[in-house]
Amino acid sequence: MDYITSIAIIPLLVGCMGIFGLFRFLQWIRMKAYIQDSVVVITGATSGLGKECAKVFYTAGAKLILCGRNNERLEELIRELIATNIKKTHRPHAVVFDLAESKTIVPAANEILKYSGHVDILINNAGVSYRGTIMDTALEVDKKVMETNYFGPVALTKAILPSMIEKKQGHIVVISSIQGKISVPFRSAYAASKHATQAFFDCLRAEVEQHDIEVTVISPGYIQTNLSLNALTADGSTYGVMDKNTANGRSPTEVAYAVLTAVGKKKKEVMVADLLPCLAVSLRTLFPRLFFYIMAMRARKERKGKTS
Ligand SMILES: NC(=O)C1=CN([C@@H]2O[C@H](COP(=O)(O)OP(=O)(O)OC[C@H]3O[C@@H](n4cnc5c(N)ncnc54)[C@H](OP(=O)(O)O)[C@@H]3O)[C@@H](O)[C@H]2O)C=CC1
Ligand SMILES: CCCCCCCCCCCCCCCC(=O)OCC(=O)COP(=O)(O)O
Repeated sequence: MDYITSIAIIPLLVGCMGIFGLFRFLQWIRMKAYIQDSVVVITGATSGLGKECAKVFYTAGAKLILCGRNNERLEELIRELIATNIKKTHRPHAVVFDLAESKTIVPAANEILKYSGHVDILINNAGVSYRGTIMDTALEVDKKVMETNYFGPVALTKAILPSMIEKKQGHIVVISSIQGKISVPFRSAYAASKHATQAFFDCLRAEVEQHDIEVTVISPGYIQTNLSLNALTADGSTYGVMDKNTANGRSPTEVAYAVLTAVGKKKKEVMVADLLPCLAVSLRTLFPRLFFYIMAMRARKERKGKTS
């Protein structure tokens, strides 16, 4: 590179970096303004990803409505958030209901709307996983997983949506999973509930675009939470094991920041996962036969591991 070229390239590079930095800064300001003072409802706030989302959205200045089944744990989280002494925040509010009990959802949505007047961002995070073979699993278990992960979020979304449409503003977020895009053996009920979730919220996105309502589907890979400990098994009992994949997953704080960023940037969907699960999603689309073969091998290996 001659002297003339280098003196022309250096200011160009510095200029590009400056423009990029300015762009990122403006994006950050816009994200902050979007979250600050917004009414944000988070389901499943008592543990794992929901609890970490509560922390990051609280720090970003949101007016939180935290939902869960256990009032004591929600109040404990609220005390924990208030104790962080962050400036310009709002006292979070707890709403207790069970997503698997369909009759509790409309009253809960009414309680939320009565308290806050409206909802800016609804984060459908709560969920339960499952371990078992299709042959051994009681239909009641399939239904319970579906009620919690699919019908519950659908009912809550439908109950909140009219108020968003009236305001011509709102953002609906759902925490799906990589298993909303690919199915792995011995997760039938869970993968089915997450595939249904992906489909429903993709339809919703298209239908509510006319009302300026955003829909974000987040598909994480493994996260270090209690998901496997709380998973249901074939007979409906709790699995109670911390799986290796879960223990080695991403930190829930990291994933909660990814949720905040996706919401702030109004992303339509994001996968928050390592390279292998992302490649597996592409493999399922591009080379389905190879993907099915790998899954069958995986099932065979896992079955062998259990019997030996
Ligand atoms: N951990 C992982 O590897 C991954 C998780 N996800 C998804 O992330 C979301 C959060 O799960 P995660 O934090 O990992 O797991 P946790 O088990 O730690 O948290 C699940 C949350 O959902 C709540 N919940 C479960 N059942 C119900 C119900 N019937 N009614 C109301 N709330 C309920 C739980 O409440 P309670 O305390 O009362 O049980 C808890 O707050 C789920 O949708 C999950 O599918 C997606 C990909 C990977
Ligand atoms: C071009 C080469 C591609 C090679 C692809 C090989 C396929 C490897 C299979 C990978 C499977 C990844 C599964 C990921 C599952 C996942 O991340 O699930 C997240 C969850 O929801 C976890 O819930 P769980 O209850 O199952 O712990």
